[in-house]
Amino acid sequence: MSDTMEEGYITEDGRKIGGTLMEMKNITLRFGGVKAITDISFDIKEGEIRAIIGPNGAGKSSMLNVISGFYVPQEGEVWYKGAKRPPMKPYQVAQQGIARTFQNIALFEGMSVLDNVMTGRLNYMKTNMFQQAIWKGKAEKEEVENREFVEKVIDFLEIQSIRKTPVARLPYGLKKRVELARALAAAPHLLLLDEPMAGMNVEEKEDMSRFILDVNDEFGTTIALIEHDMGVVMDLSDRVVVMDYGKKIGDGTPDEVRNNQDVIDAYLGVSHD
Ligand SMILES: Nc1ncnc2c1ncn2[C@@H]1O[C@H](COP(=O)(O)OP(=O)(O)OP(=O)(O)O)[C@@H](O)[C@H]1O
Repeated sequence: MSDTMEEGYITEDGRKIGGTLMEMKNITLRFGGVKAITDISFDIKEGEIRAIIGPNGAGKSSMLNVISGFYVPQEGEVWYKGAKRPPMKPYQVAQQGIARTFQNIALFEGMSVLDNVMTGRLNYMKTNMFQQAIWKGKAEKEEVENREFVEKVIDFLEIQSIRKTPVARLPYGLKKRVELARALAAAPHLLLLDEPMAGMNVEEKEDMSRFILDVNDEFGTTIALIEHDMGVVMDLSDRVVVMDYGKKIGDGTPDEVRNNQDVIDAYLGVSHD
């Protein structure tokens, strides 16, 4: 498989993947003297599950933060839905249909699961407080629509039984699932997952993998995720970008990447010339 293909492709499990949704072109990101990303290019196609993997400090989080608009690279271009994206704030990126979860859970711990998931709908709440006061009907209709969508997400991720529970009381694996629910509540076109399995036990990882696959299948959501655990990612992803020391050292199907000598060396800790 070529990573320069413009059109989509059929996955090994027979799913149809569309054209290019996002393209990173020659991205370089520096923090003072540290080059976190060096001249990396790759694309994300409509409907695929795309992983970015690499050892510690490879630059995965930095790349996710470039995609989500948190960092603006010094060099390179970000293309989204066929247009070059100007530098924009993360909330503007979110308004373009990109939602994310965080490596360290970022939920409102004192609030219920339902209220946390509702915050994912903020971009859809068009009426402000003044409008709500004078235009009650419209605000109510909006509230009902948002609520219906959130309930659908809650059912889908099987968290009905904890919808009233304060997040602080939940075990780690469930918190991660609530974070996924909140991101999904935004009905994103592109969903970014920052180490969705980090800190999970085997059973929780299996659950999370299943939910990620189901989200992709049921909602048609394109998913980009970063992980440093190779195993889980290989089962889940259609294509994988491998980073090491800020550079791209591999890009292809899980099989292609698994057999790439540079990738094997990076994971075995072979020293660099
Ligand atoms: N805000 C920052 N300021 C300075 N240096 C940074 C910053 N963020 C990341 N770096 C550096 O950039 C490099 C890449 O870090 P990054 O967190 O993107 O890697 P990673 O692959 O996500 O690592 P991990 O798997 O450990 O989370 C590292 O050398 C890191 O120290």
